[in-house]
Amino acid sequence: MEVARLRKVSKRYGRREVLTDVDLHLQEGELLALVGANGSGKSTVLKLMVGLSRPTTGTVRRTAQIVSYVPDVFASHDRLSASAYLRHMGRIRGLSARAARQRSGELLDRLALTGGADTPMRKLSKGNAQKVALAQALLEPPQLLVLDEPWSGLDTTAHGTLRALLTETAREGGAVAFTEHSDQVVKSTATRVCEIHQGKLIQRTTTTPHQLTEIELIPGADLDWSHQPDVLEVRHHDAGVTLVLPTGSHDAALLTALNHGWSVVSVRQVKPE
Ligand SMILES: Nc1ncnc2c1ncn2[C@@H]1O[C@H](COP(=O)(O)OP(=O)(O)OP(=O)(O)O)[C@@H](O)[C@H]1O
Repeated sequence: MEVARLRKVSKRYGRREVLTDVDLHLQEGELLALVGANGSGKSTVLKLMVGLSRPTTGTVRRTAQIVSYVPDVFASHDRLSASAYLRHMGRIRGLSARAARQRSGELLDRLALTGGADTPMRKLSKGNAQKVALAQALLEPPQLLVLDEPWSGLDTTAHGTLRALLTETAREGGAVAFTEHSDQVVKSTATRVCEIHQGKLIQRTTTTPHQLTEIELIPGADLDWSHQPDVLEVRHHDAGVTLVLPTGSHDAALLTALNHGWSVVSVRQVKPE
């Protein structure tokens, strides 16, 4: 079922037309990635989709009742702690105090909030504030979940968790739309990709997210995997490190590991979630 539709939407800021005749629909269970150059109008499409901005011409129709939006920057000057803020947002969304506490605790654990759920939010780093914004959006399963560059600022450990949370939302019947600059992240998450170019929306073919491979390694020489090409996720554990990469890109990572004296414990394909 369709949850949102933009029909012949144009958007002007002053004299400048940013979007021209954009037609876009979003279905339950979809993970739509919007890509395009800086300033091409991706955030504008997301804001139109959730009703934070109005089209200059054309129409936006939304049938989703539960809509969540995660902006690109979640600057909180709040004295409230993350846990108090999430409980409060949960109550606004109609959850009982107990359910709100339980769900927000679960989400913050999964996203591995560091810096303390009980510290005032204004003291949280950008990445941790982003985790609180994501938890807020997922307090109740959204029917439409819209996220503006949600991976930016997140540590590589949280990358995989975010991908899993978005996939779960889609599997439960929600529609997800997000913007992202990394081609690898788009390929490993989206089921459909649209590009905005010179104000026009170009539909790309439907894709299935790339197969992923996990490599478990025992450390050798000093190496920061989060800066290696194609590495989507780095998980540190007592015995070593687990990397997640798109299948096909993992040979280069294995070579880098061996060249740096790391030992390979296992290489396995991640089962589709
Ligand atoms: N409120 C506004 N008033 C005036 N111009 C705006 C406003 N919001 C966005 N713009 C302009 O519209 C264009 C598209 O902006 P938008 O933020 O949608 O792009 P984007 O594709 O999300 O960019 P990025 O990848 O850098 O986040 C830009 O030129 C921007 O300067």
